[in-house]
Order: sequence, then structure tokens, then C-alpha cells
Amino acid sequence: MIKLEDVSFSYGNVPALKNVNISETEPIIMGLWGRNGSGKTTFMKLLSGLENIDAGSINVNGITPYNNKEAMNNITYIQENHPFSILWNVEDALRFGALFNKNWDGELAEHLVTLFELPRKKKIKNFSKGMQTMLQIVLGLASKAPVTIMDEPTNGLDAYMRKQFYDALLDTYEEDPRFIILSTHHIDEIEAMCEKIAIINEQTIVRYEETEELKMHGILLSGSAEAIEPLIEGQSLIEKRKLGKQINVMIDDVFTEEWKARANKAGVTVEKAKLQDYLVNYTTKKEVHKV
Ligand SMILES: Nc1ncnc2c1ncn2[C@@H]1O[C@H](COP(=O)(O)OP(=O)(O)OP(=O)(O)O)[C@@H](O)[C@H]1O
Repeated sequence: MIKLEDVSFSYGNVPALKNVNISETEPIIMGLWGRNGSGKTTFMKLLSGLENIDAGSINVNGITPYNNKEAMNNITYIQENHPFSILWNVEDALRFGALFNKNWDGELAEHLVTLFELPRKKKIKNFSKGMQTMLQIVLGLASKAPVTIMDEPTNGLDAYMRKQFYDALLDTYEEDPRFIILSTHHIDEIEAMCEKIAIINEQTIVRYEETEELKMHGILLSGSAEAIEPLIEGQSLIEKRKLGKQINVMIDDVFTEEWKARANKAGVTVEKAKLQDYLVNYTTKKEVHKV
């Protein structure tokens, strides 16, 4: 489905991606997580052929996307704040979708517009942030492109609408498996939908793993300095805070029964870190060191 080998890209003199390597052969739902400026948008632009790579090789569903008219038939990229015409309403957007997407599913589009309770005649420019996001989701899912890329698809959605999106995505994916990429800053909002997650940091993909595997990482310990210090010796710490006599640490390791037993024996509180917290610490590495 996608294969990038040693891909690099700069905006003029500004490097945005360096030596990116990632390969996925299955039509899965993939999460793309990274902090601000890490290179997510650039990565999605290269996949969709909006920009050309400077070095390396890129293959998306069998094609090199840049300057390739086949890209339109294979790849849909729904940007955050998609630039809809100021004159358009939902019906105009759907007509546009049908015109430019070979696999357009009009029935699905209608179903999603109803599900998301989008007004058909109101100008899109007067939509709320969440309503615009919902319309972007409609266009992304109804395009039925073999490779569908959606930038921040949960942005502005409330909990109820996120659930609607979640259900709609999984329904259409089950019916028509395809390669779907969802980018986000907030992994909690998409992790339940994604089989695998790619982590982008400092302009490259640093990890690409099964969500379940990634979720096992990050151990939080808190207790007195005397109890904690022997436990963390030799471990890779990605966060360390002192609160009076208490120390809180996050260890970059897999949360196991063995860890629980060790911590309990030492009288130290132990819990699994939230994935979002783990990723933030992993990519900032405020206190990365072997003790
Ligand atoms: N048009 C541009 N011209 C010059 N530099 C750019 C341009 N677009 C992005 N960059 C730079 O490329 C790097 C990667 O940016 P990119 O937009 O891909 O990150 P991002 O992960 O999508 O960020 P965010 O989450 O904040 O949207 C950043 O250093 C950014 O400043």
C-alpha cells in the first residue's frame, strides 16, 4: 500500500523530513502522531503527491504520486481546514466529490450527511469548526479511495460526534477495506480506530507499531526517593519529577506483571502511563538518561 525508502524533503533551505522509512502492505487504519512541526503535514503531502520528494523513493498503491494523473484515482487527501469555496453548500461539495473521485459512493455520502445532521443548503463558510470537520469526513470516507488520508479528522468534534465518526469509519472500512491514515496530536481520540500507529518526531518516522503493542509502553512509578532510586537504576527514564520528598518517574519500558510485583515489593505506586503522556515524554525526552 505504501513504501517510503530514505525519503527526504525540504521547503527551500528548511528541512522538513529526513530519511523517512516506512512500509505497509495491508489495507489498515493507521494513526499518524507527532508534535507540532514534526512533519506530519509534509508526510501527507508527499503521500498525496502535492509535493515531490528530494531524495529516496516513494510508492503509494503502486504509483509515484507526484505529477501523476493516476494519483487522483488512488489517493484522497483531506486537509485540516479544507479550502472549500466560500460560495459552496454541502450539495456543492458532494457534487465536487462525485466529479473528482472515481470510486465516489453517493449513498454513503448522503448517509453521512444525515448522520452528522449537516444542513444541505447553508453556506459551508458559515459552518462551525466541528461541522466543517464533519463535512471533511464525509468527503474523505465517501471518496472510497484506496488510500485515504485525513488530517486531524476529529478536530472540533464533540464526544458524541467523535463516536459517530468512529462508528461510520469502522462500518465503511469493514465493508470496503482500504488504507486509511488519520493524523492527530491527541492519540486518545483515534487510538481505538487504528491498528497501527506511526510516530513522527524531529522530521522522521521513529516508530511504527501495532497500537496494542505501543500501548503497553510507559511505566509510572511514584514513591519516596529511597524506594524509587534502586528500582530505576539502569532504566531509561523519560520523565522525572520531584514533589517534596516524593519522586514521580516514567520509565520507557513495557508495563508487565513483573514490574507490578517489583514496585509493590518496594512499596512504590505503579501504573501504566496514558499513551498520549508516554508519546509526549518519549518525543521530548526531558530526562532521558540511564541512571
Ligand atoms: N511552506 C513551508 N515553508 C517552509 N517551511 C515549512 C513549510 N511548511 C512546513 N514547514 C516546516 O516544515 C516542518 C514540518 O512542518 P509540518 O507542517 O509538516 O509539521 P506538522 O507535524 O504537520 O505540524 P503541525 O502539527 O504543527 O501542523 C516545520 O519545521 C515547518 O516549520
